[in-house]
Amino acid sequence: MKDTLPLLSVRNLQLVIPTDEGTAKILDRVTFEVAEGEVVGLVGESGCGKSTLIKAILGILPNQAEIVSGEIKFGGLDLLGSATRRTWHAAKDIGFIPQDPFTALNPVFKVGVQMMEILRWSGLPGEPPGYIGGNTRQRHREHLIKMLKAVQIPDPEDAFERYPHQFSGGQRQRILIASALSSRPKLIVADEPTTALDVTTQREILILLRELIEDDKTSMLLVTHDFGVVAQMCDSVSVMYAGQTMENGTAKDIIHTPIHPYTKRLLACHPELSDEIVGIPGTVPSPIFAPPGCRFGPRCTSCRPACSEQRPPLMKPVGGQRDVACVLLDQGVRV
Ligand SMILES: Nc1ncnc2c1ncn2[C@@H]1O[C@H](COP(=O)(O)OP(=O)(O)OP(=O)(O)O)[C@@H](O)[C@H]1O
Repeated sequence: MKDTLPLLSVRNLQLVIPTDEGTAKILDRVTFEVAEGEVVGLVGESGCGKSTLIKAILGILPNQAEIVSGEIKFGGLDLLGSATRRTWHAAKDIGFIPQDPFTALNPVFKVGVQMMEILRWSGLPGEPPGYIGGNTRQRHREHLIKMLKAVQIPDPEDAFERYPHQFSGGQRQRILIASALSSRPKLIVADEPTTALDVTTQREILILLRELIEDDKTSMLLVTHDFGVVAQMCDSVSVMYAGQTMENGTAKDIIHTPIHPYTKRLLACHPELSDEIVGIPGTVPSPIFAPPGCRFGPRCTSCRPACSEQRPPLMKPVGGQRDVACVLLDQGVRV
């Protein structure tokens, strides 16, 4: 999709989890990439496989999950290869901001203790993960207090010694952002980082996050179901439905001229981005009983018999800077 080598590249990733009811085909040839310094939004309804995809990138999949095919490359290295290499990179070069600041911090440990532990296992640039020799602890403490200041936590020295319940939800999310950015990772994976917060705090946190990553040219994979957040934050977007990549493109193209019927329907659910608000009838199918071919077919008003015959490959529409997986494109049908 882009000219330069991507920092993160996920290609044709297929992942299954065996269950008592049958095999859950959770990811079906997911494909997208994140360039250096780029913010990519990963968008889709609940149950589309976003969290599973993040776990695959971070190397924290449940034991029973099986990657059937495909690849995840980070800085050119195969993250699905050696477990040691994967863990090292996930710890050092990929920062993670979780969804819920109310549960992500352990209530019985001081904030500083938890931040120190995370930084110990990621390390500052040039330090191996887990290293605590020399004056590392002192340097980490000073660095983390600076990070708390950068995320606008009042009286950061004092905050370092306080417990999570002594902070508001917005402040806790700022602490988690400070922690995730503390090792100066190349990539931040943020799993709906503001959904647990009120609208005003959401906006403040997103603006702060964007400023912080811009300063260091850090890339970000931002999981969200909210196109308003995409419009505010993202350079590019990957739209997922029921474990399949439907459309990849720049945020501007996807928001203003969506091509895939699913992208169009998803945008039409957002009052701020659509003249006419229309929901999408039906629900995301279970990955155990996913329909054949395009999984959006049963909910798609443009659906044809061909849509259930095979999984449409990602194709580049003429003159377009994006990938779209829809058989109707191949047949020259306006979607
Ligand atoms: N360990 C598991 N065993 C069986 N099925 C699973 C497992 N984990 C996830 N799934 C199923 O995989 C599908 C995708 O789940 P996932 O949590 O990745 O979606 P999501 O897009 O992140 O949803 P949300 O936005 O609600 O977090 C769902 O149907 C879910 O029930």
